[in-house]
Amino acid sequence: MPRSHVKVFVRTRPTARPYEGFRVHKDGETVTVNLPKEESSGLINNQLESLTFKARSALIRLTAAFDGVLENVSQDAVYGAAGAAAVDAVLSGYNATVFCYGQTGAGKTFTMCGDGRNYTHRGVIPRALHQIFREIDMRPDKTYRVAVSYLEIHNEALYDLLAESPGTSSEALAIMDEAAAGGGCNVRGLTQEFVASEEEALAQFFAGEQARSTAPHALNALSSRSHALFSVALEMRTSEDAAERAVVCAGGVSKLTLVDLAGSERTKKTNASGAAMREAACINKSLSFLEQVVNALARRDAHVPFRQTKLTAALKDALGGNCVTVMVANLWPEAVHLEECVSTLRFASRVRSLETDASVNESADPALLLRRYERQVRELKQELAMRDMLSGRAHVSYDDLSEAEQRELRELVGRYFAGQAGLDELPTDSLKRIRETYRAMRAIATAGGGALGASPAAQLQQAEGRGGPGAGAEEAGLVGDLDPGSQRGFILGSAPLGARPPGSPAAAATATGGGGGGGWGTGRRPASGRVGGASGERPLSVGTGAGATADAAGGVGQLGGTQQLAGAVAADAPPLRLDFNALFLKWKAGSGEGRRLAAAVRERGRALAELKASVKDAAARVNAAKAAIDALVAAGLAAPGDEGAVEHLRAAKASYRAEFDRLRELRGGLAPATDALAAVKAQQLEAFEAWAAAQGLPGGAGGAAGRIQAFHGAAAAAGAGGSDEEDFEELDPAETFERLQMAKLLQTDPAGDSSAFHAARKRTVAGGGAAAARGTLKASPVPR
Ligand SMILES: Nc1ncnc2c1ncn2[C@@H]1O[C@H](COP(=O)(O)OP(=O)(O)OP(=O)(O)O)[C@@H](O)[C@H]1O
Repeated sequence: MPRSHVKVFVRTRPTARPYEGFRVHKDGETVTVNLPKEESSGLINNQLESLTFKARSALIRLTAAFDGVLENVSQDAVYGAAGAAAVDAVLSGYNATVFCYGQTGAGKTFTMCGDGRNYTHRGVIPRALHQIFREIDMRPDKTYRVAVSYLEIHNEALYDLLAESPGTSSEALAIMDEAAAGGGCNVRGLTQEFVASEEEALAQFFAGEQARSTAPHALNALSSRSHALFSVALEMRTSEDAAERAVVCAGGVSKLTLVDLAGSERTKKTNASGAAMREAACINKSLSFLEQVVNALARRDAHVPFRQTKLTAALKDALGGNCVTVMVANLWPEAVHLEECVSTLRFASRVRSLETDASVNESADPALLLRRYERQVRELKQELAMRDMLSGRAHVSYDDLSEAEQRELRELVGRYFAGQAGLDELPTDSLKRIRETYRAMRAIATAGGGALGASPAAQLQQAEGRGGPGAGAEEAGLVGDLDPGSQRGFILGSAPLGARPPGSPAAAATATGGGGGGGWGTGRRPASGRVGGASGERPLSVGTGAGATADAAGGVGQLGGTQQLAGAVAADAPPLRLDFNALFLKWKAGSGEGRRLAAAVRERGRALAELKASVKDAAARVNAAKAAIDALVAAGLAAPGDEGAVEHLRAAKASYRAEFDRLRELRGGLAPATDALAAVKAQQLEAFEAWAAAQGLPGGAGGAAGRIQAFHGAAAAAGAGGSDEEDFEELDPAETFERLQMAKLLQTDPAGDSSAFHAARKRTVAGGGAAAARGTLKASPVPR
């Protein structure tokens, strides 16, 4: 997600005495407040670009635009405008924060938490939990872990609302800014409850609500005396590569933070005194620090005082960090609250000018990264093997050399130095083997010739028997000696001063006239000719063409030769191509392992196809049950008071739930069935490769080439050979349809949606008295 403006919505509390000077424009995004001139004194802030004030005769007109003005709208509509997109962002791996701001009694808690006793009036938090778990259910191809936490900031102290004793401020709680480590703001020591369902998550939320600090005052019978931050941490992995990819950030996971701020209050209006007065002072102070932070951010100040108060430290990401942020400005549009309305609108305008920088949280887990890199290495090796096969090169292994292969290579180099093996016998087909050759040469050269009974120089001279013009240097700096300067390797010789890059006339002249070609130049800066075919400052390349022998121009060690390693193919070697598709089909149709594995693939494919068909049927039955409920509801409305109809409706709802549970259960089996099929397919490929290698086919079935050709080829050639895959691959559109159906159904489900809400309420409030979210009684709200 690109750098984005923070979205701001204004929500007005319904009132019997609306202020007549408050008007929402037709665009649904702009508000105008007309203020009597005398009342507006001190309100005008000329620095505020997004609020325009126009003086009329007796009025000041104030206009401001937002992302939406929600006047007289349902909780559902508020969530649709201000909550759903933030939750979507979190499900896609971003952090998001939704916070409510406004004066006391303006409806912040109603917006964020809702009325716990009334399902229709549930707020953003329960709706977000519903959306999260509904989406999780809809994405069987992904694995999720969800954890919730609930932090309260009361009188500048931190409280863990999900702790066993939530009324006790814990010294262990601390807001940590982990931005430097790639994370965000986290609260160390805060309880994180892992939840597996909407009901469990809601039970935690209700339990935390019970522990929140509230008190009555003149403007609100249930006024929140604290700021409350409910967080949902979400870790997502995709099943197809669940082992190696997780969308998580260094601090944990992508996070949704839902904030119900305490309201600013004029104590003369709330009649606060004693503890309530102190609370009000604390609340107002922290809100004024919040305003300072927002102002500093809006001005792009170098220093932003986030650490002045716990609230701003906790909201740092939401205000300017890695976060998708939504603010709901709650207004109480009555004449008596005009001043508060204007100051809320002013603050909201400032917030709207802020920018955050949201980016997907990806894993920084070293183990996961390692698996990803291993996969990339595997794929690159397959890519190389594919190129080799397509260019007709013989099979090249890009794996590390085994001990036996290293030993064999050392012996070969020894024989080469002893003059018993030619240069063309030294390997030139892969960098790994070339490097290993160098290493073996260095080992011999630095071993003092013990093995061969001669000094390194003598061995080298012997090896260079055919000697180039640079041969015979007795000075320091022989080829094969450790370079005393760099310690990085042995000396290959230096290019003559007049050397030119290949292609230049001088280089061509040198190349043809240098004599000797091939073999290792051993001297340093010979008077004339070239050293090992040196031709300027080009990097080392290796001659690998057919017939590239020690005697041919451009032998091993040639500097600046024209042949490139990757494309080193003899010009006259015909490209070797095998029809792996045909081979694969033949192998599957034959006897033995090929046949057995093909049958296994077919069987698991069929099982998956059957499962998908069952899911489709189950979805159809759920839809039918839903249609039956709709019909009964419509009939009930037409004939109210019909006891028989009520009974039918109850039965229809029960059947709907049963069908729905069955559908959910079936869908749960899809991921394992898909994995099982993928596993047997992988096994089949490995076996095919091994078989092809055993047949001595060039390229051992071509590594990736074999895989890719065989797999895609088999599907393409299905008409002839019978594909194992076509039966179930074709079901994808049906699956898509079924998913859409389920999404639609879950959105409109009248019977199922509220069950988690009511069950969680029962568990915590009705059933547990002071909340029993985890099966243990939590402490009652503690007066503070
Ligand atoms: N949109 C609304 N529709 C119906 N009732 C509302 C609405 N907004 C607020 N209320 C009611 O107004 C009262 C005060 O609301 P609420 O407690 O949410 O205010 P608040 O801003 O959170 O106040 P405080 O800062 O004191 O906690 C509650 O009884 C609430 O039910």
